[in-house]
Amino acid sequence: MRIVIAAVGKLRRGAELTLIEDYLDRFAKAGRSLGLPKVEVVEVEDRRGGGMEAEADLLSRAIPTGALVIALDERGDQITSPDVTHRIACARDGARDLCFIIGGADGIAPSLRERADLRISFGRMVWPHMLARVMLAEQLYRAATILAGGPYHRE
Ligand SMILES: C[S@@+](CC[C@H](N)C(=O)[O-])C[C@H]1O[C@@H](n2cnc3c(N)ncnc32)[C@H](O)[C@@H]1O
Repeated sequence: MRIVIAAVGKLRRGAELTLIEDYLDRFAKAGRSLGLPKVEVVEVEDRRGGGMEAEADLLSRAIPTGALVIALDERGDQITSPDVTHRIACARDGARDLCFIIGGADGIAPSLRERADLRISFGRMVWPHMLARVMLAEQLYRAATILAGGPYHRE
């Protein structure tokens, strides 16, 4: 199984990258005994001004064949942390790759959004893509702690 975050934009050193690395590192440590792989981050950038469609093309190339594709989108479903955890566990148990997609300033092109198996929202407000990436990394770590039965997640 692979877990990929395919995201538009290259993060420079700074607070967001520090947080993402920290959460993904914690996920890797917690996930080791749970049969979860390290998360791979694939950053894409269209330097030719091709807009969302060009970005969608680059993002599509980062999606492993047959992966369950989850697009992050403010118009998507608002699901719970245990729900995300369940989907990650199902993918793991079915030996299926997982790919999370995060768009750029204009969002994810409708063609790719529709292709996703699931669209999830962190609320109806729009967040900068790098903060969406931080929140996703935290949710992955949270999911690992839920699967491990740890005290981090409380309802
Ligand atoms: C600046 S936002 C783009 C907003 C753009 N107006 C749109 O139509 O999607 C950049 C990316 O961050 C992620 N994002 C931002 N807000 C989000 C939210 N509330 N829930 C889930 N993902 C979000 C999405 O992947 C989005 O494509």
